[in-house]
Formats: sequence, C-alpha cells, structure tokens
Amino acid sequence: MDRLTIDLQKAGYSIEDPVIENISFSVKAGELVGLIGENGAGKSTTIKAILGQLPWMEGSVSVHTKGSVYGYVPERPVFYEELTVWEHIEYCGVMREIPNWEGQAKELVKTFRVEHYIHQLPHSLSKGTQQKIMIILALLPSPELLIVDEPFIGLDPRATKLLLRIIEQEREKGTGILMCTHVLDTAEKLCDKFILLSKGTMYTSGSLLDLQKKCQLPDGSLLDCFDYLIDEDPNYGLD
Ligand SMILES: Nc1ncnc2c1ncn2[C@@H]1O[C@H](COP(=O)(O)OP(=O)(O)OP(=O)(O)O)[C@@H](O)[C@H]1O
Repeated sequence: MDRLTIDLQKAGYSIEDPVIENISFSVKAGELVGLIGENGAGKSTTIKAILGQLPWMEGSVSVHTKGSVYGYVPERPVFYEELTVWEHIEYCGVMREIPNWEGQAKELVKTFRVEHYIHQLPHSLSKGTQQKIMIILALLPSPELLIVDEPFIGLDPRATKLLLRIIEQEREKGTGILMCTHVLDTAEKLCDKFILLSKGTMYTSGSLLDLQKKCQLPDGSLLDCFDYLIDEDPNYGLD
C-alpha cells in the first residue's frame, strides 16, 4: 500500500523557471526511500512540493495516511522564538488533537534524553539537541508517513544509533519513510530503494542491486554507483 505518491510534471519557485521536472515515485508502507543527488539537484525542492510549500507546481502529490498526517523533520530546525521545548510539544499535541500526546511526549523526551532541556527555549540549545526536538515533534502524531531531510547531520554517535533504531521500529510499524541524504554509506544500509535526482529531474531509481546492474558494478557500494553515474555515464545530467 502506498503512503505517498508523487507525480510532478513541473514545479518551482516561479512559473517562468521550473526547478524540478518529471519526478514520479511512491513510498510504500514500511518502505524507506532515499532521495539522493548532488548539491542543487532538487531534493529539498521535491520535499517542499510534497509538503505543499512551493509557490507553483504542475502535477499531483497524494498522501495516503490516516487523516493525511505526516511527520516532517526539516534540514534546519525551525522553532517559534518565544516557546519553550515543552510548549512546542504541547502546541503540537493540542493543535493536531493527538490523543494522549502528553504520555507519548514524555516517552519520546526520555528516549532522546532531553528531559533536562524541556523548559528552555530551543534556540539556546545545541544544533544536535534542536534536531532531537524536531524528531520528537515529527514522531508525536504517530505518523504513517515520515519525511526526513538530512536527519543525521549534527547528531552525536549515540543519537545517530538511536535514530537508526527508531527508523527501524517505524518501518516495522508500517510507516513509509522518505529520507533525503548525502550520507550514502548509511543510506546504502538502510534504504529499500533510491531516487537519484540530477539537475532537477529524476535520473534513475531502484534498489542498490538495480543501480549496481545499471553501472555494471556487481559489488559496488552506493557511493561507487553514484560516482560512476556522475563520472562515467555519458547520459548523466543531460539537459
Ligand atoms: N527559495 C528558492 N528560490 C529560488 N530558487 C531556489 C530556491 N531554493 C532552491 N532554489 C534552486 O532550486 C534548485 C534546486 O535546489 P534544492 O535546494 O532543491 O537542491 P538540493 O538537491 O536540496 O541541494 P543540496 O544538496 O545542496 O541541499 C537550485 O538551482 C536552487 O538554486
């Protein structure tokens, strides 16, 4: 069952200048899909299209979850200036009408070991701690679809391990996960399939095995395949 279906013909920040074109893929229940590509390839713009944050797009995005609820962890944490960590959690719990949000929030706060910071303003916290708070806010509604943009940046090794465990648990629950990342060695171990973007369009997609076949690198890592596609494939990134 699909949690997310995206079929974009064109989208961007102004109608004269589409930044992404012809991007179609789906994320199924329990599937982890890696969105990869060089800087400027269009990963964040694709995520903005999914979240309905682009001024202009032609195509469709469908979220197939209970109440169309998704969790989103942005690349850079975004907080309200005057609200403490707990007030953010409370706002999310009340506004999204999450049953038993308080109990769930306390569990998540404990799991991420941020009890000490809940009455502080997020801006006064380290980048990694802010990232943990964003992850807590994304998980609070128990979403069936998670969209995470560079989730490992800024996390210490223990928090990274914890996030990996949580990603695995979410998948087992049937959550579909779309993860945008440059950390290819981690993505290789985690993702069921990859969407490789180049210059705003979908260059290729498939599992690691599909990419290895495409590149004729039977034992190649995801990074080997990525390097091959960028350096050797004469069709890569053609306009
Ligand atoms: N707010 C914006 N207004 C206009 N153009 C933008 C805006 N944000 C991004 N772009 C352009 O869209 C294109 C794709 O950028 P995007 O941020 O989606 O790439 P990315 O793959 O996420 O890159 P990175 O790996 O560097 O984060 C780039 O040419 C970029 O300049």
